[in-house]
Amino acid sequence: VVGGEVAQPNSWPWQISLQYQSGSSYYHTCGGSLIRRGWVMTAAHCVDSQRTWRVVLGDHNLNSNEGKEQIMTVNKVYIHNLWNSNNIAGGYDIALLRLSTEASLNSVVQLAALPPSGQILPNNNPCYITGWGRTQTGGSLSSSLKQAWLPSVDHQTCSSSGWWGSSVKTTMVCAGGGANSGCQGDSGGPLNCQVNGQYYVHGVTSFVSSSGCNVNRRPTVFTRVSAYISWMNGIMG
Ligand SMILES: CC(C)C[C@H](NC(=O)[C@H](CCCC[NH3+])NC(=O)C(F)(F)F)C(=O)Nc1ccc(C(C)C)cc1
Repeated sequence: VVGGEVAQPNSWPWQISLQYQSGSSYYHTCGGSLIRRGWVMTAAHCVDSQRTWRVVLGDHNLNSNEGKEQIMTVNKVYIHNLWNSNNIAGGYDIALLRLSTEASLNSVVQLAALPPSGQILPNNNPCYITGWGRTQTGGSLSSSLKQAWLPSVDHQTCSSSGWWGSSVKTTMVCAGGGANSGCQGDSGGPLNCQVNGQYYVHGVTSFVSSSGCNVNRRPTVFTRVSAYISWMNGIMG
């Protein structure tokens, strides 16, 4: 996350860290959201390589053991069948992870609330992006979870010339476009948007400009969660 601030610990209790094994260590690579006790929603581009994954719930500082973390291995990865790793602009950048054990819900581990199927946010809806991703273009990951104010940008604006043009589809959500943005390592994490006083996960962090994370008029682009509710229900049962 570029801009914003370190979040109040565990104030986004559905945020997870997706990590891959290398040697005897695990490394943060993406974010995700806990949507059922045994299921995590993330981005397809995070998991389209053959790796050993694990999910950490209830974390704040990735580099210290605060004793509230729950670490789960991943039983199965379900990537949207229409995802094309050579065409992130095509959309379908969404995947579900079946966890090996069900999470224990408590004050630091909670389920994300998902929007109703088909719901479209108005322009400038209050939203926050959260993640442990880079804090500057080309910078390093954040050790502590960050949040940044990132109001939604409607499709008409986001897909106009000078903005993202036709790279953005109606199955995506745009947010930001100024000094704040997502960045590498935030992929797969939530765009948390306030609707009627409650936060819902409306986006799965998908891409930023290849010329940098916080580029003016290149809002961070998210998979629109409300477009995939029936796909997810079909898989989770
Ligand atoms: C060094 C970074 C900044 C490069 C930048 N990376 C990204 O945007 C990666 C997703 C890349 C998946 C590639 N398999 N996502 C992120 O960094 C995220 F913002 F989500 F955290 C990118 O490739 N962006 C990109 C690439 C192609 C397009 C076409 C749609 C024009 C748009 C953006």
